[in-house]
Amino acid sequence: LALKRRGGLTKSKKKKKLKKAPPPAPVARAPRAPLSWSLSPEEHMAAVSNAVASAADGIQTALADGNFFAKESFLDERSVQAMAEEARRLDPTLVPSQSTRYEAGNTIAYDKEGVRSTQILGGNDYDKAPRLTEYVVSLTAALSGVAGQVRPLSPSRQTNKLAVCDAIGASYPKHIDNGGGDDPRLLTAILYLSGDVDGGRFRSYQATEDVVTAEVAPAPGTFVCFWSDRLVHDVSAVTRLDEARWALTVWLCTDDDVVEATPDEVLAAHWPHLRDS
Ligand SMILES: O=C(O)CCC(=O)C(=O)O
Ligand SMILES: [Fe+2]
Repeated sequence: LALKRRGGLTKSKKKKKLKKAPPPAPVARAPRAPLSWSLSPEEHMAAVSNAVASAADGIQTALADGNFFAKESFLDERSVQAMAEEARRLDPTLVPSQSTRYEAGNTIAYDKEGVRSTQILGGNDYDKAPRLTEYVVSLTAALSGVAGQVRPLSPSRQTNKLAVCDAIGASYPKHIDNGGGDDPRLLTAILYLSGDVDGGRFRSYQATEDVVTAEVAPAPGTFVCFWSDRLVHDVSAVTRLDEARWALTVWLCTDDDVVEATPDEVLAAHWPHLRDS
């Protein structure tokens, strides 16, 4: 917005000057336009819908089998770059991301080391992140149609998180996104936007054994989705950080507000101390 205003002011000043006496204009290099300006909302939203449509069979198969779906270069590179650029512009507004741990029967919230986040709200905030907002809306509409054939999903209800890991050692402890109850999140969809790291890998676990089943490197453009109330996962510690790791997670929601609680055998395998407390 600030850039637009500045551009606008410069233009009108030039016009006024030109009317009086045209000075010999020095050849100024045009400022590099943000990438998102070269990509229209329509093009971007179509790219998101098309990405989901192209992956529909794979997504449905993986979700029906209780697996996660992952695809590199899921979304058009121009879209990913425009989103990454907007994300980096929001960096100063991100706040420390919280996690919880269980100690002596109590849930304790703590700041995750090296992880900060914010939510893409749209509405009055649309101009702060237009391509990110359009992605969230378009992805929710398209993905709810595809994944909703396996378990019902709202076509528009979502919540989301734009997160950056920008410190060596940053990680996410093992968890299930939704432990059940009145949390309506049913499907987790993650798009990695930018980053150059070692570690920081998304890892899935067997439901009833403390065993890693697969890993995904957070390469820009890679997309992952899974049931929020079923998949046990974590993020391994970042061990090399040449460029911060940016991810946008969208959680698609149910309409009926009831999500299954984590089964006892899953708790027993991964968090035995939780059952005892
Ligand atoms: O960034 C990732 O790879 C996963 C993050 C995650 O598990 C979460 O935010 O719940
Ligand atoms: Fe998660």
